[in-house]
Amino acid sequence: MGKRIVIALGGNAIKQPEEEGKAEEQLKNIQNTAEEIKKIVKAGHEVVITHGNGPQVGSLLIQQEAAKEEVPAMPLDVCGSQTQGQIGYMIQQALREKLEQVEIDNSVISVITQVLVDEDDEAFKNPAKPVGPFYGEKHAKKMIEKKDEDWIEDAGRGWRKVVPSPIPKGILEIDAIKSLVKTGAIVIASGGGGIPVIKHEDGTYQGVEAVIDKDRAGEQLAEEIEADIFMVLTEVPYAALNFNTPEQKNLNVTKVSEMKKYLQEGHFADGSMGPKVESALEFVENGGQKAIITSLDNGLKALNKNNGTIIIPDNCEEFDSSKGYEETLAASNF
Ligand SMILES: Nc1ncnc2c1ncn2[C@@H]1O[C@H](COP(=O)(O)OP(=O)(O)O)[C@@H](O)[C@H]1O
Ligand SMILES: NC(=O)OP(=O)(O)O
Repeated sequence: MGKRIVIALGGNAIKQPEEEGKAEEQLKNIQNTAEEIKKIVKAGHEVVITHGNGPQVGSLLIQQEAAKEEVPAMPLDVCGSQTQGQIGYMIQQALREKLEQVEIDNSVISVITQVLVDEDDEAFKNPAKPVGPFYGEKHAKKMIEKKDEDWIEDAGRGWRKVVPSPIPKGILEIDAIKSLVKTGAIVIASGGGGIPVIKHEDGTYQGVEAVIDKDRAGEQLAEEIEADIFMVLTEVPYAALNFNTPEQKNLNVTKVSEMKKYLQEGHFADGSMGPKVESALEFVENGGQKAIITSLDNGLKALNKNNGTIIIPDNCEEFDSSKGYEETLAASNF
């Protein structure tokens, strides 16, 4: 039976780390991504898509800075909205093309999405969300000293500028998104975690300089539209224990309490796998059937039970640990 699935697309579904990020490169990656999403739609599932924007929004900031003497620089919230448009456009075009090839005629539509955040969120004092390209330490130190920017070393991959990343509190366009989903449309929403806005006491809204984590916003979206499954597609096929060490152990089907223990033990890095695992746990704890963390090419296999990290509720009746994962999964209706 088809499930309602929120798919959160990671950075490399759109831009590979070694690429410059030219429009044609990003479109090619999105076409490959659309091919995988097509398989999931063709299998009978109802799909809602969200996506990251870290590389794109960081590049836009660099363009604002470089051209500010000639045309006004746009603030980060406006840049966020631009990335929803550019990535949404590419997904719409690529997915429509792929679906037409197999005679599926669902509409594919992006919703410019604003997400409420708390003005007093501590994240505004501690910028932690990496955006834009990776640089060497020398460049990073120069930007810290000369421009008073915040930079960090990002998980052994190089240095990146960081911006505040407050917790999402609510999706302003949720009613429109729900209505579109009901029509059978494949909706792209909360792109880049949504455009962060605050609401003043007088009822006015204001965009703020931040980038929301798309896995956290995607989890909220999944809860709000009552998705069965929250699926995070990233670079790696599994969340792992002792990641990148000789003792690495990939996690397959894992109960919430087990995963929480691993999280507390510090197996999932802040700013990368950490928010994915936290969001996945939140989804399942708040009533979702299961959350999946895997790589793009494993999406359908993970739905068919034999791949990826699959987080299930503790009280999952279909799970019998005495039988082991493979046998339990083969016997279950998950
Ligand atoms: N325990 C872990 N298991 C698997 N990957 C991990 C783990 N801890 C950190 N990572 C890193 O997290 C990365 C995914 O996070 P990130 O690059 O932020 O994803 P995305 O851009 O796809 O949203 C993986 O490519 C991997 O390098
Ligand atoms: N907004 C966001 O989380 O983007 P990335 O996934 O590209 O970092």
